[in-house]
This record gives sequence, C-alpha cells and structure tokens, in this order.
Amino acid sequence: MTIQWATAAALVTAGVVVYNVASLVRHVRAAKRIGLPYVILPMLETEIIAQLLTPILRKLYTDQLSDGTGWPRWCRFMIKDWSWEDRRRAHDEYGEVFLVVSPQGIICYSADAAMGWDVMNRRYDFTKPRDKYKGSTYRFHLRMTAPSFADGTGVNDLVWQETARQTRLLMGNWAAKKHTKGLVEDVGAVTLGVISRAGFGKRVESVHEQSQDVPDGYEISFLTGLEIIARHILAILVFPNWFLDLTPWSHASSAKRQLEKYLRAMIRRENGSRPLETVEEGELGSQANLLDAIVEAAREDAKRQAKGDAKDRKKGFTEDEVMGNLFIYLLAGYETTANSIYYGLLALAAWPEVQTKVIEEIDRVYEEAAAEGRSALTYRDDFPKLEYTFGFMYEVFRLYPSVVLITKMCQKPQNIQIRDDKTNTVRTHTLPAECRVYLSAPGVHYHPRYWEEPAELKPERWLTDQYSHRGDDEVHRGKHVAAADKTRQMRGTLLTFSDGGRACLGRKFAQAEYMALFATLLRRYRVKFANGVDVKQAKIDLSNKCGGTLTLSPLPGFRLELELREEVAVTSG
Ligand code: HEM
Repeated sequence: MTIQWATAAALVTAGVVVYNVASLVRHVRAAKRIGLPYVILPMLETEIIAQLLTPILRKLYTDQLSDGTGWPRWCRFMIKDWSWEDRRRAHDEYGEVFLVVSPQGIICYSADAAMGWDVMNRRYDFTKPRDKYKGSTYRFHLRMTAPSFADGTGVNDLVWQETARQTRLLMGNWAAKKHTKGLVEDVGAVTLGVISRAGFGKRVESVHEQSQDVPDGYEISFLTGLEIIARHILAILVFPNWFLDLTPWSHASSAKRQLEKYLRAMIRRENGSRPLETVEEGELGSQANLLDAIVEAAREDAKRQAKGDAKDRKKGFTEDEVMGNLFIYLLAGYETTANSIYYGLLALAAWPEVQTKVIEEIDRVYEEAAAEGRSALTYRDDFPKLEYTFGFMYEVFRLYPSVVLITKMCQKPQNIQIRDDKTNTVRTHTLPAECRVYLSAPGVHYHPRYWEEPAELKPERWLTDQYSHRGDDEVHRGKHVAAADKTRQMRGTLLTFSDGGRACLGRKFAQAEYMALFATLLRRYRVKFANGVDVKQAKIDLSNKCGGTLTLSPLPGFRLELELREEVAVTSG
C-alpha cells in the first residue's frame, strides 16, 4: 500500500516536472521569436509561492538592500516591489524593455515611456490581467462612475473641506493629548474619515471615533468596519468569506458583511425598504459624495432604460454594481493615499529645506486668503495657488509610486515599437497572446532621460517656468498649465496614476486630500525625525527599502515627530 502511494506521488511529481519543463521550453521559444533580451526564471513574481517567499527573502537580504545594491540576481524578479528597490539596475543590465520567461509564462517589463504610453492608450489590445469588465462593459461602468469624480460634482471640494476638518480634529486631539494612536496611525485614520464622508456621505466626528454609536441591527460601527477591512484588505481580496471564517481573520469577513449591510442600507436610503431603481430625483440632496453621484447616475440610467434610449447595454446599473464600485473606491483609494501621505511626511523630515519652502508658500496663501476675508483655504480658490506644494506632492508620487507596476496583458498577439537609441531606429516586436506587459514606474521615474537628477526630490521641476520633465512630447515644455492638469502632458513619463482608458479615477480626489492635509498640518507643525534617530541611516532606509504590503509602503519603524513650529507635540513609532 505504502509503495503504491509512493509510486503515485513519484508519478505526480514527475508529471509536474515534465509539464513545467515543457512549458518553459515553449515559452523560451516564444521569447526568442519576440526578439527582445530575456532572462529565464523558475517562477514569476505573480506566483503565490513567490509572494509567500518575499518577506523571508526581504529579511534575508536586508543588509544588501540597506547599502543600496538592490536584490541579488537569482531572486530579483520574484520579489514583490523588486522594481522599486532595484530601481533601474535590471533595465541598465538588460535594456529598457526585456522579458522574464518562466514555466508560468512571459512578462515583458518596460521602462520605455513611449512604449508605456502606447500600451496604456491601446485599451482593447492591452487589458488588465484579471479584469472583471470586458470591452463595452467597462465603457459603460466608466460612463456611470467617472463623472462622480469630476470637479463639477463638488466632490473634490468636499474632499478638501473634510480633510481640513479631520486634520483640525486630529490637531485638537494632539493638543488635548487624547484619542491619539501615534502620528502615522492618526494620519491614516484621517484618510478613512475622508473616504467615509466624501465617498459614502458618512461624517465621522473623531479620527478614531471612540464615541460613535452602533445602530440597531449592526455589530460594529461603519468606521470600525472600514478600518478592519482596510487593515486586512489582502486577505479579503485573496480568500472567500467562507474560508476567512475558518481562520484567525474571521473578524475581517464579518466586517466585510457588516460594511455591505451599511452600504446597501445607504444605497436604499430608507432603511433597506426601497431598491435603488425607485429613488426619485432630488431625494438625494446635494452632498456631492461619490455614493450620491453614482446613485444619481444609476437613476438616470434606469430612466433611459425605461425610455429605451440606452445605448451601451440592455441591463441597467444595479444595486450590486453600485456596491461593487463602492468597494473598488475603498480598495483603490485608501491604502494608496494613506501610504503616499506617509511617504510625504517622511520626505518632509528627510528634506527639511523643501519643508521650509512648502511652509512659506502655505503661510503666504493663508495670508492672501485672510486678505480676502477667508480664515480657511478652499479647493477652488487655493489649490491652484499652492504650486510649490503641488510640486512637492508630485515629487513624492514620482519617487514613491504606490502602484509600482502598471500591469497589462495581450489578449491576442500585439505589436510594440521600441526605439533603439544607439542606432536611432524603431524596431517592431510581436508579443504573443497572454504575454503580460508590466510598465515599471520606478524604471521610468528614475530614468535620467526623462527626469534630470531623478533621485532628487525637486518640487521646482513642477513649477511652470522651470518645468524640467523631458518626456517625448517636448511641445508642451514650459507652457503654462493649471497645476491639477500638469500630468496630462507627461506621455508615459509619470505612471503613478496610470493613463489612458484605465487610469486612476480618483487622482483629483487624492490630490485634493493630500494638499488639504499638508496645508492644514504644516500651518501649525513642522515634521522631523524623532530625537535619537540616525537621520543619515533613516534617509538611506527610506530610499533603499520598502515595507512590501499591497501597495508600496515605507519600511515599518521610522520615528517621526511633530514640532509645534516651536515645541514638540506628538510622536510616532
Ligand atoms: C495617491 C493615491 C492614488 C494612487 C497613486 C492611485 C493609483 C492608481 C493606479 C495606478 C490605477 C490603475 C491601476 C491599474 O491599472 O492596475 C488606479 C485606478 C483606480 N483608482 Fe486610484 N490611486 C490613488 C487614489 C485613488 C482614490 C482616492 C480613489 C477613489 C476614491 C481611486 C480610485 C481608483 C479607481 C476607481 C481606479 C480604476 C480601477 C479600474 O480601472 O477598475 N484612486 N489608481
């Protein structure tokens, strides 16, 4: 019996090995036909085993990462966020565009801005690898959801207003030394408070909301639900609810169910009594939050369906789809923004001279507002005036892009064109079906061809008259553009929010939040590394290592301190 089992196990193992070797041979042949440089690897970074190995390898190679040598060759492409820690080493070695070949398939990594621009804008040729929307379905979703984020809805004004309010609440807590969990956690909580209000119309009265009540029929508060989900987002994304229920993360799946219940009730408005399609015009008020805007769009769509003049598809925008979108906003918008803000705090501490200039600009804009009789800054009036602060924010977005790889996939064989600088010729390569194309944000953002002194944080490069980005579209260089729209002309040299048909919908939302938070915070405080921190080492760690969570995050353990522009106020770490 035992021998039979052993034989069966040996046969299965041999089968798996043979299958993998055959797949590898097939993919290597395909790579040769493509004609780009290639590297052979036992597994891709997308494999679950590679993801499980990542924290172990990260620990093992921490010293090597500290001295800025990046990942060793043997495991380089298997590590999540390798492309940020590695910067451009792999591209300098293999070329701006190269292939990684493994038994599971081929990934084409690109740090070529022109190619990236082309790929992002050929939305039907290069799709998202695991896309739940197909073709016209996404067009329909975009038509329903994108307008909610536009400046015209007032949502970004609300984001600004709510961020400033939450930050003031936080500063009040710090002054009174209550309800505080440390700088980073407190600032993270502001982000949740903002998404809660501007995303779902739920106003949170304290950043940690100790005092909030739990309505009848619920087990936890709305904010607690958001908090738990945000903390366990990876587990929630990877595993189904029934599985989570059997694990130590069962509270994450019950938080998800609770949040769904809240959202459904919010969508129905009348305590769950009426489905979305029956809500009347004008009933939603003008709170300008995303939920209202999306419900309004769904109502309009239902009307068009009834009249029979809807073009995109027969079925209307259902309650489940609205729910799905709200979850996407939460997933796409929380961690990205919270981590970018955390990087912003660290960058202020690491570049104190930049912080001084940001503070000077913020003070000047406050003074101008006071001269106009306003005590608070607003999105419409003051965001465009904060040009240096905008430059600082975009430098943080460039140096520490939350999403390090923009991932695409060829559904069918696709041609790409790559310029060879040495011969000044353009060559066409054909990528086979199912080949993944990963556009590397660090590969582009740290490229001296596109950014002068790329590793330096220089907000000046974003100022209109000294605008120094050197993309392929030189036409716009030096031309005056409104701060918020500057990224439109980047043509593949800034990948932080992606571009084309699947670009980030929440870009302006995130910008408004970022600027309002720093404008409010820095009016009263300066950020610095805590006393006793080895600042030189902290700066090395900041630029060489990352935390490796869902989106790019700083290494844990940085200790920051806020100075009341005179005295020390609050610490983190
Ligand atoms: C600094 C903050 C943010 C960064 C760096 C960021 C970055 C990105 C990127 C790179 C994508 C494209 C992802 C891909 O192609 O795989 C994306 C998509 C998206 N983002 Fe953001 N984002 C941020 C904030 C937000 C916020 C605050 C919201 C909403 C409140 C949001 C909503 C979305 C949505 C709805 C999508 C589209 C998802 C899809 O195409 O299915 N993002 N974001």
